[in-house]
Amino acid sequence: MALFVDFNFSSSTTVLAAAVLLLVLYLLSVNYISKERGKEPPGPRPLPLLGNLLQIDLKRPYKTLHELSKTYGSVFTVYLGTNKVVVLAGYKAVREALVNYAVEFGERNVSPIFKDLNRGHGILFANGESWKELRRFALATLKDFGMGKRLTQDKILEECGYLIQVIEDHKGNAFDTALPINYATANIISSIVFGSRFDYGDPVFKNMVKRANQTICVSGSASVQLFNMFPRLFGWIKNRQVVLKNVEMAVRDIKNLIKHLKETLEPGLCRGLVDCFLIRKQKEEVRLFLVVFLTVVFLLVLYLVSIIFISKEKGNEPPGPRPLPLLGNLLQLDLNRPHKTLCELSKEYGSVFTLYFGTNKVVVLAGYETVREALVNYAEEFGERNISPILNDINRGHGILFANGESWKELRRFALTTLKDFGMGKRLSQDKILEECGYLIQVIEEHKGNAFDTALPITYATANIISSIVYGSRFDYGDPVFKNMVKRANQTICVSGSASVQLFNMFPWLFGWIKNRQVVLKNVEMAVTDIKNLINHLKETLEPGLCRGLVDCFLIVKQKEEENLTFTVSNLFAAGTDTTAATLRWGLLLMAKYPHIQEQVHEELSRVVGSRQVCVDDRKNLPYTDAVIHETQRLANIAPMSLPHQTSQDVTFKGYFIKKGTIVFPLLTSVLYDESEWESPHTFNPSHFLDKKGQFVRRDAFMPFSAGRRMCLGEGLAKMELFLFFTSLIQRFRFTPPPGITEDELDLTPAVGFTTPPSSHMLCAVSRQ
Ligand code: HEM
Repeated sequence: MALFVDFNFSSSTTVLAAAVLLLVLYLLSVNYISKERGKEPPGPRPLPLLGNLLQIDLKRPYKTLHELSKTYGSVFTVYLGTNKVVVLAGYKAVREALVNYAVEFGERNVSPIFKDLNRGHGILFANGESWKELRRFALATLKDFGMGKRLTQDKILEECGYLIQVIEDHKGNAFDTALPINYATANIISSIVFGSRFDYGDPVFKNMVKRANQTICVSGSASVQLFNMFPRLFGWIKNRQVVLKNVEMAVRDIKNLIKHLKETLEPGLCRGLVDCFLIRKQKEEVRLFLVVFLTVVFLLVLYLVSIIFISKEKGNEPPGPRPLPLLGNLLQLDLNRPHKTLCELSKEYGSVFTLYFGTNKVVVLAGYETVREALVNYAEEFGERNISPILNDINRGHGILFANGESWKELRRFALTTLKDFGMGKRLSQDKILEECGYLIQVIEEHKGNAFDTALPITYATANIISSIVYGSRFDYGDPVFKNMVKRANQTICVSGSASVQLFNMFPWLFGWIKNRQVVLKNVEMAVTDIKNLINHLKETLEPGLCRGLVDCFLIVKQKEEENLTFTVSNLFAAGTDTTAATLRWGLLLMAKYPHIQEQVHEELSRVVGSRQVCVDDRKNLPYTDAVIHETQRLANIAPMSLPHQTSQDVTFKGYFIKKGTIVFPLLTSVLYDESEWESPHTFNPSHFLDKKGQFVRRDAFMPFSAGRRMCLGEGLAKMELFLFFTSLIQRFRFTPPPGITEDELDLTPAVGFTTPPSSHMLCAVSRQ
C-alpha cells in the first residue's frame, strides 16, 4: 500500500470510487478463486490484486517458495499479484514434470520484462516453431564448434592463461573475483559466437559484460516483478527503463559486430556461430533465388515451346486466338458461360477453330452445317467421348455417358433396345408418364394457385419416369432415398460445370483438392451405394421370366458386370432427369412470360383433345403445341456445348488437320441459334416450326439432342415426356408470374453450370377447372 501514498487523490469521490473498485475486485477474486480451488494445486490464500505478494520475500523468492513447499507439498499454487503460478518443488516432482511431462511443461512463460528483452525472438524467451528451429541450429553449431571437443577445450585453456595473468597482477592482494571471472566466461561464449575473444580492456566488451550483468540483476528486482504483475500500471519504473536502454545498446553493439563479420565473411570458412548463421541465410537466399530463377526459365521454355509448337502446327490446324503458356486462352473465356465466348470467337475464327483451355487443346465446331457434317458424315472420327478428369471421377470408365470402346458400344446398344422394349415411343411409357402426371398435378394443386418453385416437383416427376423404366417402379415424392438421389444428381451436374472444376480439369495434379471436386466424389460414392442397394433388392426378388425394368433385363443377361450396371443406371438417371425437367420448366416459364402463346396452346388443346387425357397420338393434330415445345427446346439450349467429344483418329476436316485424341466441342448453341438457319434466333418464336398453313415443320438445325454416334439415347423418351407433361399441365392450369411481378420482369437468364436450366424462379399455377 506504500506505493499509493505518493498519489494525490484530488477528491473524496475518487477515494470512494477506488475503494469500491477494490471491494468489487476482492469479491470477484474470492468468488473466482473459491470456484477453482477444488481442481487446482493447494496454496496459501491470496489477497485480491496482491495475491501472495506480502508472504513472499521478493528479493529471494526461491527461499519463501521453498518454505511454502513444506506446508503445501511438492506442487502448489501461489499468486504473484494476479498472476497464478504453480511451483514444482523437490527432485521427484521437478524431474517428473520436466522429463515425463516434457511437452506439457515445456513452454517458456514470457513475462512482460522478458518480452522487453527479446521481443519474441531468439531462444531464451521464445516459443513455437521459430524457437524450435533456432534451438536446433544453436545446438548443432555449438557441437560443430567443439562443445565438449578439443576446439572448445583449447579456447578455454587459452582463456585460463589470460585469467591467471590478471589474477597474478594482484600479487596476492585482495581483489573482487567478479569482473575477471565474468570476462573469462564471456570470452568463451564470444569466441564461439563471434569467432574471436576480446581483450579484457576493450571498452565495447567491458560494456557488453556490464550491461548483461546489470540486466540480469535488475530483471529480478522487486520493482520489475511488480511490472511483470501489472505491466499496464508499472511500465514507467526505473529498472524497466534500465533494461530497455541496455537492450537497445546491446542490440546496437551486436549488430555492429555482426556487420563486421558480414563484411569479412568467407563462404568456405565458419569462424563462429554468427558466420554459420549468415552462411545458412545466404544459402537459403541462393536457394530461393534458384527456385524463382528456374520457375522463370521453365515458364520461358514453356512459352517458347508453345510458340514453336503452335507455329509448327499452325500451317494446317484450325486457327484460333494465340494462347498464353500454361493459361492457354483462359483469360479470354467467360468460365461461367464458356459457350457464349465460343460463339463470339467463331465469328472471328470461323466454324472450326482451336482454343486452349489451360494446356488442353480443344477444337470447337460451330454452326449447323459444320456440326452436322462432323458428327454425321465423320461420325467415327468425331465419335469418341473425351473423358476429362472430373468425368473420370464420376464414371471411372464404366457406363455409357463417359466411356468409350467396346464396353460403351455394348452398353449403349443394350440400353437403347431395353428402353425401346420398355416402350420408348410406345404405350407402356405413355401410361407411366400419364400416371406420373397425375401425381405431379396433385402436388401442384396443393399450392392452390399460390406461387411455388417449379424445380422440385418437376424434377421428381421426370426422375420417376426414368426410375420406373430402370427399376420397374416409381418412388414416393417424400421417400428420403429418392429425394437424396435427385438432389445429388442435380448438385453433381451443377458443380461439374463450375469454374473451379474447369480449373481441375485443366490442371488435375494441381487442383485435386478443390471443394467442388470433393463434393462430386462424395456424391458419386453415395449414389453408388444407393443404386447398389436398389439393385440388390431387385436381385433378391428377381423372377427369371419377368423383366420389371432395365435392371432386371441386365441381371438376366449379364450377371457379373455389376459396376457397368451401376454406372449405366446412374447415367440414365443423371442424363434423363435434369435435362428433361429443365426443359419442361423453361416451357412453363415461357408460357407465363408469353400468355398469348399459352392461350393459343390451351385453345388448340381444348379444340382437339377437349377435357379427356392427352395421348401421344394427339401430337400430329396439335401442330401449334408441338411447335411451342420444339421452340422451347431450341431456346432453352439445355446442353450448349453438348458433351465433350474427341477424335478417334487423325482427321482432315474442312481442310484442317486435327490430331487423334484432340478434344472437340460441338457447339450446339451455335446450331440452335444459327443466324443462317433461324429467322429470329434469339427470340421465342414458335413459327420457326410452322409453315404458312400452320402445320408443324421439322427443322434440320433443331439439334438439342446432338447428332451422330454419341447422340442422346433418350431422345424418344424425352420427347414423349415433354409432350405429355406439358400438354397435361397446360390443359389443367394457367401459369402466371407470382403476384407483383409482371411478365416482362420474368427473368430468362439461365443458371450457371454444365447444363442451362432457368434461374431459380416461382410461378403460380391457376386451376382452369
Ligand atoms: C430434353 C432432354 C434431353 C436433352 C436435351 C438431352 C441432350 C443430350 C445431349 C446433348 C447429349 C450429348 C450428345 C453428344 O455427346 O453429342 C446426350 C447424351 C446422352 N443422353 Fe440425353 N438428353 C435429354 C434427355 C435424356 C434422357 C431422358 C435420357 C435417358 C433415357 C438421356 C440419356 C442420355 C445418354 C445415356 C447420353 C450419352 C450417350 C453416349 O454417350 O453414347 N438423355 N443427351
